[in-house]
Amino acid sequence: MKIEHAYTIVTSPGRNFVTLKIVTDEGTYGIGDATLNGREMAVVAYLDEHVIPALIGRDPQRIEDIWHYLYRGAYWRRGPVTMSAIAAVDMALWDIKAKLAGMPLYQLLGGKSRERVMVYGHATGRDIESCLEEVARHVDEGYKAVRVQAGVPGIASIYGVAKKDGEPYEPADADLPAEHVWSTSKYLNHVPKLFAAVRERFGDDLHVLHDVHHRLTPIEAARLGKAVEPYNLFWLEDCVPAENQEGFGLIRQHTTTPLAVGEVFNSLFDAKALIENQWIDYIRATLTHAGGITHVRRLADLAGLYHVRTGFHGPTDLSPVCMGAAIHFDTWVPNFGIQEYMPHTATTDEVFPHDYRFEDGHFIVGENPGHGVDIDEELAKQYPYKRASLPVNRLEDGTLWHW
Ligand SMILES: O=C(O)[C@H](O)[C@@H](O)[C@H](O)[C@H](O)CO
Ligand SMILES: [Mg+2]
Repeated sequence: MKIEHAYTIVTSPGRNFVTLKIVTDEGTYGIGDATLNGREMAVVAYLDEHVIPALIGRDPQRIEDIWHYLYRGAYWRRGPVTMSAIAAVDMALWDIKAKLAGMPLYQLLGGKSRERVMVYGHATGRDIESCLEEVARHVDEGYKAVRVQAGVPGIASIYGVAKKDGEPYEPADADLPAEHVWSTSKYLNHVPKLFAAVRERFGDDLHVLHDVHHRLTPIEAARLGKAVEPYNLFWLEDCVPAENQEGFGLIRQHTTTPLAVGEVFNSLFDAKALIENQWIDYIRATLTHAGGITHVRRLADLAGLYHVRTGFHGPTDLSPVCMGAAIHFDTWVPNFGIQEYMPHTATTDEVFPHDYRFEDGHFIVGENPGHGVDIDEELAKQYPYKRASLPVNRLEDGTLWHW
């Protein structure tokens, strides 16, 4: 069996997605998600120019060999563009292999470790009251876990909060980066009040999460972790930029609030010290940005040795293809923690028909051979690409900060 042809599909049903399709000479095909929010066309160029030509004629069953051909063979290893391209190939090849085996992907990985996959939804609001209403809506819809993000008095626009209450949150909201203004002190003074209000209204059993989005220093993160300890968060996410993994060691000395990190990681090596020192509790690197199933499975195995669980990134800027493959992975992986779930739009779901489903706060994995997601190429053509950039962030004095 050989790879006969492969091509990228860029579509924008409400937001940009990049999909790689690999077709064998026997007609079986697989698809992978190659979406890198705000840098989509960089991955398309990498795939079209440097990957696809080298795939033609190869045996699609040799997933491991092709992974190393694209990783070790790249010379310029790692990085989000390279690893998203490798991930898309890997996801498509696992899809093909499972289809050839006539089984859902989770079976090929090792079978079910659980019947269903707990997810967390996103409750956001421009102020505490409107945020609490969103939490209530999620509880009514059956969610057992909710991420809580609210506006901060004195900060005009903040990460994670839609421009209008009730609207979906899409950060890549402008052709070139919008500029936001940030105040750490206003944020740190406000967040504990948000979680006091959540616990007051919803009690102790609801899992609540919060995303700091890379904006604090380690000692500020330690202060926040301590301040929210009375509210027993499921996790505090991305509390500092994680290039300096040792920074998490300092946070760990001061607080028992569980820590999650890794949505921007693209290889196991970004998290190795964090995991081996048990500085974190959840690893967020997901299939599309961290080299696909072949690599993330190794990351999950390392994490499992140190009590670290998976908590895959799952915003609307990863396509249903990534979500589908992730749910198979989540169904299998022994050290599963939780799966992020921002529902895609109905239009996106039409472009990417899939067999996974949401039920009572959980995902139920599909039983079709492969990862259970397809792409309607004719429909996809109706939604042309339009550049969209993530914002940048500045402190009140104009310093370019972390977004
Ligand atoms: O926890 C999350 O879901 C993430 O932080 C997203 O909101 C990112 O900002 C987005 O995926 C960037 O493209
Ligand atoms: Mg995040």
